[in-house]
Amino acid sequence: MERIMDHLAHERSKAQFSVEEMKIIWAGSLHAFQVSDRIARLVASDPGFRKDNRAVLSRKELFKSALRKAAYVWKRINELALSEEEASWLRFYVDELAYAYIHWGMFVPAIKGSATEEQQQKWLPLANNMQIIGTYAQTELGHGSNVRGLETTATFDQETDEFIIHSPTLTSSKWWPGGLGKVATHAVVYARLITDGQDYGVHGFLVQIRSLDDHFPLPGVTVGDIGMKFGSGAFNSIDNGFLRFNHVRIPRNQMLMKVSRVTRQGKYVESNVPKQLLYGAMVYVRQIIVADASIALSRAVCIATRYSAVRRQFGPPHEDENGKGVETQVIDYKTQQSRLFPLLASAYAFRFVGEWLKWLYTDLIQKLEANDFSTLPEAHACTAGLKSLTTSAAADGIKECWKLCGGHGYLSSSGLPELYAAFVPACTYEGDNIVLLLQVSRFLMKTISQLQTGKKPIGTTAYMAHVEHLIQCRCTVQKAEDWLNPSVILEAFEARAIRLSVACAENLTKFATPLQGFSELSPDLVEAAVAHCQLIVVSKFIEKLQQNIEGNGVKQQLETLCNIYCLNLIHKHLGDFLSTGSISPKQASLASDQLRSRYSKLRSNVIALVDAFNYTDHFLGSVLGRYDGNVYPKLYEEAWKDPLNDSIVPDGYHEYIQPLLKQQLQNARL
Ligand SMILES: CC/C=C\C/C=C\C/C=C\C/C=C\C/C=C\CCCC(=O)SCCNC(=O)CCNC(=O)[C@H](O)C(C)(C)COP(=O)(O)OP(=O)(O)OC[C@H]1O[C@@H](n2cnc3c(N)ncnc32)[C@H](O)[C@@H]1OP(=O)(O)O
Ligand SMILES: Cc1cc2nc3c(=O)[nH]c(=O)nc-3n(C[C@H](O)[C@H](O)[C@H](O)COP(=O)(O)OP(=O)(O)OC[C@H]3O[C@@H](n4cnc5c(N)ncnc54)[C@H](O)[C@@H]3O)c2cc1C
Repeated sequence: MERIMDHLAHERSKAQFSVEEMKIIWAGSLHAFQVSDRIARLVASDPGFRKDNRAVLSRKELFKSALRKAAYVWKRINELALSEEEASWLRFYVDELAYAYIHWGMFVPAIKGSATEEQQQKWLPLANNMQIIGTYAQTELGHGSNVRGLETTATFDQETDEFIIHSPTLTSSKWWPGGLGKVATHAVVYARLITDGQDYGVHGFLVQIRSLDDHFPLPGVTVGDIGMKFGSGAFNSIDNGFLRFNHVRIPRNQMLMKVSRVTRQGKYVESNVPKQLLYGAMVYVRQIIVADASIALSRAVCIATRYSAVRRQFGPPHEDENGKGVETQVIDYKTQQSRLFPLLASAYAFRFVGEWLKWLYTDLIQKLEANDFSTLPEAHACTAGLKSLTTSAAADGIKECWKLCGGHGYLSSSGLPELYAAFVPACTYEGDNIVLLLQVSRFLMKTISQLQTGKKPIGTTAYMAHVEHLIQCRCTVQKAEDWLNPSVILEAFEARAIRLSVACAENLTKFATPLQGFSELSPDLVEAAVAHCQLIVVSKFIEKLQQNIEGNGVKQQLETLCNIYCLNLIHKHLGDFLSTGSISPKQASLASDQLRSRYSKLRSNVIALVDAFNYTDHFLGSVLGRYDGNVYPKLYEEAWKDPLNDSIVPDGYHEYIQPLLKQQLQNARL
């Protein structure tokens, strides 16, 4: 048997901590690690889940392959009698975007969040058993961010006890819902509720759109796919669709009636729950997307880190561990480190803030069940803000990882182009990132205005209670080591965040109306929101380090990563920190010194730190990121697999190359 050479073994031997213990920290618990590890291996070893040919498939082949895999996933879930947790891991590791993401990720949560108990009892078993396949049809051709501006109507007909769902204009066509174009049989459709001639705004309705017998659209329904999207593979395996209704009738009890209902007599009745609960599915998915951002970024970082240790360029000649003369590993260039290591630190930071956000969401759900709605505004602000912050940083980070791999990063076989194409729309879907930051700033301005009324800020805004101190405090750093003190870091971030917010609040008073002020100051408000969200990530990382972290050397590595995450943010947003007086130019320079020294400290551990993500080669899908580092032979092997190399002389030679060459030859002879 051929011995598998581990080209990264020397790197692994340098690690100063227990990788196995770090894997548990990354997974969240020993249990989570064990389940995810088992399912990852199960997927990787099953040829039915092969995905290395995706880039060369046509749209139709890709779509069909995604359908096949989704059906196979369902079959395996049932055959193996997987629990809900195991089934989620299986879908995750299969790593193929298909209708199931929207069905499980949005359709089912929308029913759970907005339907009455009775409605749930009817629809959830159907959805859970895949007897119906659902999509989430909110966005329209003319309206995405502005949900209140949706045009689709749901008009109550008292005579027949039905709602009539209608698309009155082209711009009211539903546009984008995943799984809608070719697959979904049902949709949660967001439409303006009209009863007794009055428009009560946007509500959710459960609408069947295709026949369960022959899959044809039902009468009055026009539906199709919106077309190819950015990048090969990626989102093209999913059928984002359009949908138009021509007076389609549904029974009254298919309005999702948890938040409000319409009686048999056509009377609109509000319940005691806030109307924002209608947007509950968005809060749920935004929280999941934060976890997804740490995964997408960590995948890219894993690839770029392993490849940077394999790749060698220039440098003073030195010997490798076998005494052979070699060039410098690119990972030893300080520029490479200063681009890569903060991304590694961000992947860990987002993982931990994602864990915390999951807790916050679970806590919210428990409170909502007890009719306590007090934490809803904060949960909305945190999910919106952190979704925005982490997806923007992860999308930029994936792109940077691709550049960190030089030319080979641009090859499909690096896995990075598809990862980028699949992830970058997360900056837009589930709320455009700027629009979401404006929601956060609205929440911050409200919190600041309430300080004057004596209302005590709680949760992630608790720091605002110390506004008087934070507005005038001076950073105490005198030497580079002082930047390793978590309370110093925290105070600098709190001071920057509150000073930006307070400046916005003061400037807003200079405008004739709040609306005008919000519009004029929106770029500043976005910066204040970013500062607040970065503070949340920083504080959750620091809190994580205060927990009981076991494992040889694990805590020290996390401390170094936390320092890098925070100091790099200071470096990147120096303008904010200096202009608000949160730190001085001398302290900024000391922060940079400390950051450089942290890179050196991290260097020997980085391969082990990406190993701790515990990604299989199947999941990574990258020749550059292979666990064994055996990059070059495999790149060569992959190149041979390209369909262009199926024949020695390419198709088209006889039509287009040979005549051209002959013509030129003849011309030369004349
Ligand atoms: C097996 C797989 C399982 C799961 C996988 C799931 C996910 C996996 C991860 C990745 C996903 C991969 C694939 C899926 C891909 C794509 C899915 C994408 C789906 C979509 O995109 S669905 C469409 C999403 N659309 C949006 O997000 C629209 C954004 N716009 C809005 O949210 C709103 O319109 C608005 C908030 C921007 C403005 O609304 P408004 O004008 O009505 O509101 P106001 O600004 O006036 O605010 C009123 C009031 O309400 C508060 N508020 C607003 N939103 C919420 C909310 N969501 N929750 C709670 N409260 C909210 C706001 O703060 C105001 O409060 P105030 O007190 O009056 O100030
Ligand atoms: C891959 C993908 C999958 C999707 N899946 C679904 C789905 O399953 N179901 C569904 O219903 N929808 C889905 N969507 C739609 C998605 O939710 C919307 O695209 C998203 O909400 C943004 O809305 P928009 O496209 O209208 O952008 P717009 O709001 O038109 O944004 C355009 C620009 O205007 C700016 N802008 C907009 N409003 C403001 C403002 N108030 N202040 C300042 N700037 C502003 C934005 O920042 C952006 O730069 C999907 C989208 C994508 C890309």
